Amino acid sequence: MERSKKPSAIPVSPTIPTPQVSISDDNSRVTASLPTGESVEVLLFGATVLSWKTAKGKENLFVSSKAHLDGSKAVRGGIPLVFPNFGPSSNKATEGLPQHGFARTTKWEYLGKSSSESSTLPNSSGDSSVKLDFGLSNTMLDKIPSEWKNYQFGITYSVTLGRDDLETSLAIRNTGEKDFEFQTLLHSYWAVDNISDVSVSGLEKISFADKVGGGKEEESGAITVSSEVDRVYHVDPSQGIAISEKDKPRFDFTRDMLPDVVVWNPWIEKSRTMSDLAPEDAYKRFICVETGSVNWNTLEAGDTWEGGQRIKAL
Ligand SMILES: O=P(O)(O)OC[C@H]1O[C@@H](O)[C@H](O)[C@@H](O)[C@@H]1O
Repeated sequence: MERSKKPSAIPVSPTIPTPQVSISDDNSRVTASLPTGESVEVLLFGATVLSWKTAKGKENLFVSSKAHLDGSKAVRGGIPLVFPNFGPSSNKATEGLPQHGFARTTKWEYLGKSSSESSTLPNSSGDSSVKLDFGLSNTMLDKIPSEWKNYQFGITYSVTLGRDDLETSLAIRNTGEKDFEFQTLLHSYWAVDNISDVSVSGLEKISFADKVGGGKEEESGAITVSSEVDRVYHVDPSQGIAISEKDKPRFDFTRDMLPDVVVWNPWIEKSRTMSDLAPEDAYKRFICVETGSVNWNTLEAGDTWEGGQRIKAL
């Protein structure tokens, strides 16, 4: 007998595309992409972000063609992490530490991913961001530098890929019983077409420590590069910073708890002394705008310090 009221079929909701995350077979890299095409790639050695591409495939980060990606040396390019010291070992707290610390030369652990809630709007292209977490603790260091034998720490580094932006943030915990001091920087190599067309704004009229000429200087206009530049600025995190090329905005920076900014380009002579920087005119293809904390932070036992940056690719 025909039923007058047949139960109607339960509609199957269309499959909403989600971000894809994959780990390389040799467990050396984690790659994530959004359904809209943006992607990010992180090398576990140093938790170094190696690539960040827009939906159209444009690469936002510079990596040297001679960069060591096998764990034998810090990566020349991408976003290496500077911790717990910036520059060479210079005082008791940094005794025995390599230039820019050990975070960029230690293999980190991939802790997992999370993504933002899927949109239910019609024509949505799925989740709009994916966060990858990486961890480093003192127990993972191959060789613990002398002073650091007394300290214990746990760091979570989060890399969040959005539709037009990338967030990289650090949570550094002192898990031991002794206070320690640290500096940290997101030593980012931003890809540009030609350094001669680049300007960095937001740092005008702010005095900087000049690592090339020495002393303290100040400039009235946006920074342009026509010789070696190596400067450390202390500037309130609420101050926006931008990189432009041919006067067109290219990258926009938002900083959280990161009061220092290093601007670096080695130019011609210094490039020639760097065996892992290639091709020969590589200095034309990047500018390092590194946000962080160059002033020493004291992290008391049990405390956590957090800071990060969000970069919008324009
Ligand atoms: O060659 P490294 O150790 O990666 O350092 C590169 C540059 O890093 C910058 O952050 C420093 O301000 C420069 O002085 C330094 O030369």
